[in-house]
Parts: sequence; C-alpha cells; structure tokens
Amino acid sequence: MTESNFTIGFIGLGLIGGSIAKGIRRVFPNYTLIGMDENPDTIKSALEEGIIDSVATDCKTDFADCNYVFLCAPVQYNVMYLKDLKESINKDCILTDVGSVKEEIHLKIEELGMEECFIGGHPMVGSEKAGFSFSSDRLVENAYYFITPTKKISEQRVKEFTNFIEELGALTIILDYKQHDAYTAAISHVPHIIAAELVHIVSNMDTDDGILKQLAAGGFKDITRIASSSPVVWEQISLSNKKNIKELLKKAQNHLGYVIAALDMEDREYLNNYFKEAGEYRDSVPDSAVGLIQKSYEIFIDIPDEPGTIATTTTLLALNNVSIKNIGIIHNREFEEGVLKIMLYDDESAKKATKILRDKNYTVYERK
Ligand SMILES: NC(=O)c1ccc[n+]([C@@H]2O[C@H](COP(=O)([O-])OP(=O)(O)OC[C@H]3O[C@@H](n4cnc5c(N)ncnc54)[C@H](O)[C@@H]3O)[C@@H](O)[C@H]2O)c1
Ligand SMILES: O=C(O)C(=O)C[C@]1(C(=O)O)C=C[C@H](O)C=C1
Repeated sequence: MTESNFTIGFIGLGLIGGSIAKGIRRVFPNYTLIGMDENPDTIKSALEEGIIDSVATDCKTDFADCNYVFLCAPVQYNVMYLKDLKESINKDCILTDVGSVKEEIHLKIEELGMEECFIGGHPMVGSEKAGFSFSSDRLVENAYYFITPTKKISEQRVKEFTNFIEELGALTIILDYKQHDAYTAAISHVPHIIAAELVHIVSNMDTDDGILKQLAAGGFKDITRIASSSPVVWEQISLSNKKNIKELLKKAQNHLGYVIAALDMEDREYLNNYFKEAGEYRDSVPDSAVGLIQKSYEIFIDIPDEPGTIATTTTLLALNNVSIKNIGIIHNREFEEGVLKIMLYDDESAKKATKILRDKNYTVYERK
C-alpha cells in the first residue's frame, strides 16, 4: 500500500500516538495523516515536522475519510470518543486504539454496536517519558504488539491490520481482551504501582535537605524508573483495570505478610528461597521483546574499566553511520564480569558494528 489516498487519523499524538504516526510516515511516506490532540504545541510540532498533513478539530466530522483511526489518548478518554466516532467514520474504516487496558473499551464498543469495525491494539513498549517530543519512528520496532479483535470483525480485516502493524516492525500477538488485562495487570500495571510505592517509602523518610535522594543508588533507581510515568495515563489505567490490579495487590499484601513473619522468626530458609526463586525467574526473562521469537540485534563488548569508554565506543559507531537503539552495561550469569550491551536496529547494523569494533581490537560477543 503506497497510495496517497490512504488516510489515517490519530486522536492523541503523545509518546505512543506520535511514535506510531512517525513510524507510518517513515514506512509509508505517501499516506495522509490527520491528527487531533488537546495540546496545541503537540499539533504545532507534528505539523512542522511533517508527521501530520492536517489537523482534526471535530471528531464528529473530520475522520470521515479515514481508512484507519488510532485512539492514542489516555485509556478512558479513548472510550469517551467512541460515540462521536460512530457517527462519523465510514463503513470500511478500521478503528483501533493503543490503550494499555482493553476490557473497558471493548465493552463500550459492544454497547455501541461497533464490533464490526474495531480491533483493539496495545504496543508492549513505551517509556516513563510522555509527549510528542519523546516519540520515535522506531519505538514499536521489534516490540510485541497485542491485537484484541472483537468477535464480529472479519478475519480478513484482522489480517490486513496485523500485516500493517508488522510493516511498522512490531511483532503482533492476538489475544482475548480479558486475558490481555489479566496479563498486563501482572507485567505492567502492578509494577507501576509498586514502583510508585517504593518512591513514596523513600520520599516519606527523606530529610528536608533530601539526603536519601542524594544517596539512592542503582538498585532504587533501576526499580523505580517507571514511577516517573504520566500521572493521568496511570490514573486511568489503574481505574480501568482495577479488578485485576486489586487481586494481585492483595496477593502481594499476603506475600509481604509472610516476609514480615519470616523476619520475626529469623526464618533464613524462607528468606533465602524467596530471593533465590525470584532471582531464577528474573534471570530467565529475556532482555528484549524479540528474545523469544526473533533474533535480537544485540552485541556485547568487553569494556576496560576506565572513564570515557562508552563515549569512545558510541562515537566510533556514529562516525561509521551505525545508529544505536539502546545501550547499557549488564551483569548477569552469561557475562559475569559485566559487559557493554549495544542494541542495534537490524542485523546488518549489528554485523557492521561488530566488524568496526573488532577492527579496533575490542572483544565483541554475539549472543549464543
Ligand atoms: N507510556 C507507555 O509506555 C504506553 C505504552 C503502551 C501504550 N500506552 C497507552 O498509550 C496511550 C497514550 O499514552 P502515552 O504514553 O502516549 O501518553 P502521552 O501523555 O505521551 O500522550 C497522550 C496524548 O494524548 C493527548 N490527549 C490527552 N487527553 C486528550 C483528549 N481528551 N483528547 C485528545 N488528546 C488528548 C495529550 O495531549 C498527549 O499528546 C494510553 O492509552 C496508554 O495507556 C502507553
Ligand atoms: O518501559 C516503560 O517505561 C513502560 O512502562 C512501558 C510499558 C510497560 O509497563 O512495560 C508501559 C505501559 C504499557 O502499556 C506498555 C509498556
């Protein structure tokens, strides 16, 4: 599909909407993109950067010519738009969303009788940063992308849509919407609440001059990055998936009770197993979404323990036009000493980076 008359509408052009729109602009430069966002600065940037072609101000009329419409506002605002969109979208339009919770929107779609045009979507990727300025045309590349079709949409439309999402580089997984919400409560929503709670523990204990903030080291920072995520996005996710979230939080409450009891009884065996079992499961979690089903484009480099090594390595790759997707030092059982992990965008870049670095006498490992 390269026609310029293929039109895609967006409601919400923040981190996720902006990233998908930028991805579409990169892969299908001739498509027409129409954007709506409550933030005028976002619309201004999206127009100036050539990501959208025009602005929608009224969703009752302005998406009438769209082939696809993406709902990318906070989850409960997405639901609020459905009634007006029902009036306006054409019969061939596929309506989709990127929301982190699926049941509430599916129930509204059923209530409004819009099941023949709706395919729920949710890219399992993101960041604690919000807004268009943090969006990237490659955000969904190599990421899992949940697809939750309704029971009434045709298989052919689902196939067409999943193909489209895969053209953006994502790895689609079709899932029932209830199952989706149970899974994401565990792997995403409860972790966000617990990260926020950990920050509250420290912030409530901190001194007026912020001594704990100064002293907080890697462990605290690693586990609480996501506590900086958008409050409105997470307020809405929490309420929208409250049943699943509450169930898991109650289990966590019980487990913490056992930990307190083990401390009271100085039960070393319980505590040792508690950490051992958590560590074993954590070590088996793949580093990136692609780990399980597709080769990942990662290389690992031995780095001398001296200042400036990371900068030298990244400069070397940049000078040779190799773009880096992600970079970080990792320590795990595979690389006990710690290595620099560099994630590239594709296989060709990974091979090129390996050669450049080996030519400069770096030790580069490829994943076994
Ligand atoms: N942040 C993540 O990591 C992540 C990952 C996957 C999916 N999601 C989902 O993506 C959606 C958007 O989240 P985000 O992270 O892009 O947030 P964001 O804050 O970066 O973007 C939201 C955008 O929607 C706009 N907006 C807010 N209310 C609006 C309204 N009523 N009408 C029109 N525009 C409105 C905001 O101005 C902003 O540009 C949410 O549904 C969220 O659950 C987020
Ligand atoms: O990496 C992050 O910062 C994220 O929070 C991304 C994350 C997640 O919890 O994994 C956040 C919300 C989602 O809907 C999907 C992905």
